[in-house]
Amino acid sequence: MSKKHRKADLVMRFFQGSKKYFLVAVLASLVTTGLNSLTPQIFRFTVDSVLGGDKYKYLSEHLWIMALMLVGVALFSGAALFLSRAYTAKAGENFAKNMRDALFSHVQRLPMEWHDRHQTGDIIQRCTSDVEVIRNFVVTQLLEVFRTVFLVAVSFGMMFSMNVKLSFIVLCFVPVVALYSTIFYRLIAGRFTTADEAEGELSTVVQENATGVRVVRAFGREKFEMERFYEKNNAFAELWIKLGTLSGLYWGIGDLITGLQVVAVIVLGAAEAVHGNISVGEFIAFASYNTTLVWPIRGLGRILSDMSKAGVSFERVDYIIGAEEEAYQDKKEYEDQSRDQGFDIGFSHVNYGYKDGKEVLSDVTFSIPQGSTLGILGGTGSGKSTIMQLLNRLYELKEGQGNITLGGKNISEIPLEWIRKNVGMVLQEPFLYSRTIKENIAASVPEASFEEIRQAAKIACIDEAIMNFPDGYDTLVGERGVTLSGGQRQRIAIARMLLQKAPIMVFDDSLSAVDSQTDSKIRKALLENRRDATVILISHRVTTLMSADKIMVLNQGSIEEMGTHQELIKQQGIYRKIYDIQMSQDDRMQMEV
Ligand SMILES: Nc1ncnc2c1ncn2[C@@H]1O[C@H](COP(=O)(O)OP(=O)(O)OP(=O)(O)O)[C@@H](O)[C@H]1O
Repeated sequence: MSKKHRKADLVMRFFQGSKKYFLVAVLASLVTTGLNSLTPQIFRFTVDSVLGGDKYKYLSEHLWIMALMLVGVALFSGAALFLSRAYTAKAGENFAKNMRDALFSHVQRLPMEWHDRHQTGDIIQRCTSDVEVIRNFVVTQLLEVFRTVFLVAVSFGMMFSMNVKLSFIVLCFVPVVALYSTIFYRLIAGRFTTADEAEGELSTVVQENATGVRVVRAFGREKFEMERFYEKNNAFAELWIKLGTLSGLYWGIGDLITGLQVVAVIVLGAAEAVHGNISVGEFIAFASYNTTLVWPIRGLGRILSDMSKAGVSFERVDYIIGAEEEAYQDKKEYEDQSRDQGFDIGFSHVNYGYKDGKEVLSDVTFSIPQGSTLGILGGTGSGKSTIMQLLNRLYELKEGQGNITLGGKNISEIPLEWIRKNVGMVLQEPFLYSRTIKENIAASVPEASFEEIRQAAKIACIDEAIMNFPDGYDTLVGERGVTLSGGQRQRIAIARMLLQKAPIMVFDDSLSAVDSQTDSKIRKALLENRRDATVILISHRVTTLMSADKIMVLNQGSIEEMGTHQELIKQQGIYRKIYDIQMSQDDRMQMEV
């Protein structure tokens, strides 16, 4: 589908459920415009009936008819205006709501690689400010486009019916104003894009500083961050000042052109009236149509500039909506086929590099039989987390990068939803929502009973700490609630994963912030409650891994050693070295007891 068609489709999608409201709003607005354009005619006949002798004798004796018509026009036009405003608001809000819903659900399904390439502040700005710009255009300006076209047509119809010469003079001004507005539209469109991008950068700085406030304070980077913000803020303000100056210029020159238009009509109209080519009533009505036309035509510039702003914002929204989502595969269908396949994991000749192309994993081949435990040891940046992110399909292997199997089936053929339900992960830096502890643990299984939630917390050795919080499991986490330690956050994340009861459980360095004793307590509880699950433990601590069925040692993306704890100790390789460094004499004695 071409870009143009896709955009038209998108507009229609956002208008879903509000097309009828918009239609009523347009019709009501046209009725108001039509009725209002009768008013100058009523004035015309009133004036001419007062000055015009016998021709309008009846009217001059019954001026109340004109008064009644004016009241009638005001009444009906007011009612239609009300309808048009109310229905535009309905249509506009519904449009914006559809847009926000579409953006939010789309962002949820965009691949990690996409998120890596985009700044959070910019995404937030596209989902809020840009939506607002479009909403404003739909609510205030879109209707204006229809109204202006109708008004110009009706007014010119009336003017031509009264005096052709004068009408041509007014008509001459229309292309001048239209051309002038178009040039302005082109000039300003690019600048709005730059201004929007600058706003995105500004939001990113604010967002980074709000989330990273501890780091900023701890490293005394306030001054640096303030300067960074001043710089971005100055650039942003300057862009808007330039835009303001440009707008000022537009309105100033526009005023001059329309002023000339009004003067031309008054001077030539007066001359026509003196020569008897137009009656006084017609002249007044003509001048009135001319003045009525001035603003919508002048406003054309504003509509166009708002349209350009909305167009730019729509491009930015479309940029997100147009990005390709993670592949959807039918989970239900897969579940039916895969019932007895089991959960053996296999990595075969996996080579992987992120977007920068640098190889992070090279020729990684290993297997984990269902129900066993694999420990992964490796220095920072050796690729441990990458292996797990590939298993969970947070990042996808491409052609020629090897393959990963689950239950003998290539994971690229397994629906993402199925994988993420069955591969439970506790990430290195767990994310907790600003909700209650209970809700945080139950995030993976919202229907879980309180007893189940508590049982998971007990295995993760966090139940006691939670019970000591003022509201127990109902304590809020985050800014408005309790501030948790790194170890507490990790254990809540472990409880969340345990509740998921996934057949594959991955702990990505998720015991790093708890002391060795708690680490060993959690592992013991885990072993007792693991069911038949396959467990993958990633850690820098040998003690965390030594009881695993198999331990894999990674070094700069390659498997350096693989075996049981005893086998690796005998090999006298990296594992043995790390073991020797980490285990003090006391620890060893304790382990041997
Ligand atoms: N999203 C990403 N985009 C680009 N490069 C990445 C990304 N994530 C990780 N890397 C790079 O890949 C390499 C391996 O990272 P990975 O997180 O897998 O290591 P790790 O062994 O888990 O390290 P650590 O123990 O410090 O967590 C690193 O060089 C890292 O900079």
